[in-house]
Amino acid sequence: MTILDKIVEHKKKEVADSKQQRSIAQLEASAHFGRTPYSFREFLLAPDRTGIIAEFKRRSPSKGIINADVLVEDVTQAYAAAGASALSVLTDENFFGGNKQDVIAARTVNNIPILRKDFMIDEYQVIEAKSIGADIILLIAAILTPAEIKQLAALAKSLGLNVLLEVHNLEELERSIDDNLDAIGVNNRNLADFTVSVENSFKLAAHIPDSFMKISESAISDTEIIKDLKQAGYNGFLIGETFMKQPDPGLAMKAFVKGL
Ligand SMILES: O=C(O)c1ccccc1NCC(=O)[C@H](O)[C@H](O)COP(=O)(O)O
Repeated sequence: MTILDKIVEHKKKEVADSKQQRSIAQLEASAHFGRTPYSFREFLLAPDRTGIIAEFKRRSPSKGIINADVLVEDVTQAYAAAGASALSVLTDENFFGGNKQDVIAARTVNNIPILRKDFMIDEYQVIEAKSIGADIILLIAAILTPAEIKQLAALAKSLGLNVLLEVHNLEELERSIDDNLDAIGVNNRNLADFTVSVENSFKLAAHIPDSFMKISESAISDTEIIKDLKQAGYNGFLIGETFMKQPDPGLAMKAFVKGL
């Protein structure tokens, strides 16, 4: 069983528990549910922003604890001030140490798009994402069928949410393309064995239709990589560990963007 299989198995139980705790009607009655989500495209392509989607990530299956000493409000506000185009906030508790309250907290103090970073397998989670104030959801091709991607993306769009599809190889990309996606993210991390290679983004760039925003995800550790990725057509750069492993992740991002 791969780590991804374990995450999905656990997620099924978690979603079943959440459904018991809060009905869809309760989610729809939440304060954030009625807000209009920010346009991911508008923020990502804004010339005065960096294209960086800065991630709040306490721990991960590949690295263990990354940073357990910082507050989500402080870090996400500092990311936004340093020029982040969007924020990514992990809501998976069991494997990443995140939670839904982190998105609610980040939403309260920020005015840029927030990606609810989780393993989406059920329509309930899409509605929940809207109810906690997220603007973007992530669909991971490796854990969803094309029909599931279509269904979850259509629901997200009907709620005004933006959709980021994550792929790791050409086969996932070709089988998962759907009109309701806004952006395609190429993960440089192989989720089966945790090896990383930014080459993966360069390899797949030309295969992503221009109608989608192109995002490179994971293992981005210096600004020269970003310059090369931009040349290859990428608009967005999802960065977690490079910032989060520093005692002050916001300050780390501020220093990093000076090199862009
Ligand atoms: O990061 C992991 O170890 C991981 C393991 C299993 C599934 C997903 C995982 N990561 C999720 C991500 O996509 C990254 O958090 C994100 O792309 C940022 O990556 P990085 O900049 O390398 O922290």
